[in-house]
Amino acid sequence: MTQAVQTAIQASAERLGPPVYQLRNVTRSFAAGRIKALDPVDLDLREGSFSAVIGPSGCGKSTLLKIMAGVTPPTTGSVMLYGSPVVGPRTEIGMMYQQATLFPWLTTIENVLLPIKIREGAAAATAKREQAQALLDLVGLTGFENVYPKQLSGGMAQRTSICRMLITEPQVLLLDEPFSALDELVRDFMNIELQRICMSRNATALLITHSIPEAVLLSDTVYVMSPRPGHFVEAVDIDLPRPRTLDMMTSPEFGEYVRHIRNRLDLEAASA
Ligand SMILES: Nc1ncnc2c1ncn2[C@@H]1O[C@H](COP(=O)(O)OP(=O)(O)OP(=O)(O)O)[C@@H](O)[C@H]1O
Repeated sequence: MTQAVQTAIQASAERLGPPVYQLRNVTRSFAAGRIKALDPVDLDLREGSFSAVIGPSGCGKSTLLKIMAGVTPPTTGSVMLYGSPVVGPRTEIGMMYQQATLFPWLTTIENVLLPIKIREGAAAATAKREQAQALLDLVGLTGFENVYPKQLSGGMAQRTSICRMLITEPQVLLLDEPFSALDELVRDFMNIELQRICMSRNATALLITHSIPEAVLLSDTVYVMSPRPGHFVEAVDIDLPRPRTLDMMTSPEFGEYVRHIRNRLDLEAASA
């Protein structure tokens, strides 16, 4: 990592709240070391911050997220969450993937309540039913609580999986391209919803995305990754006011951030 990148990461870490995640020298290899997925990665996420990681396909973004979630161990380096090492899944973390993985034999609201049922039992899940209903109302699924996943559109299923993530009240959201399968209008709506939820809960979020505008719209900092083995080549602070609105996407400043990140990605691809 260059000195400039290190300074930028440090500066963005200092702007916001207390530390949530601290990654130091995190690497990951596969196939007995023959596939190097991640080069040393350092990352500090502060409370209430929204960050995005963007980079070419196969550069190690999902691997990084899985390491942070405690699903995959790093080959070297350390991952600290709220000051203690991540050695497995943690209750503070909510994760969301590209495809909504709802259980077909459970209704919408039962799918939302499933993590509570697993963790705390059926009575606790019943006690949270009103809260689950409120979350479904929030994402526009009023009236769909008792239907089965096959009766939901892709966007509705993804909204259900957001509710399922939020019902556990995670302080940290790790999001692996959660809206990439949705059409653009629904995706824009979901992104604005996501911002509102994060701001209202002071949640700390890290989003993996292939969309530069989406990264700029949502983030305080966008981390640009090199091709595999991935490492951060630039941390771009997005100095736009909050709450962000879709209208801002047409502003010259927004366009400038998008251009800058695109150029940086092109440069990395050309030198790979
Ligand atoms: N379990 C595994 N075994 C072997 N190689 C793996 C494994 N998981 C990931 N890889 C390799 O590590 C590299 C990084 O994969 P990863 O899924 O993290 O990339 P990504 O940036 O998320 O890609 P995309 O943007 O296409 O989703 C890839 O070359 C991939 O083939």
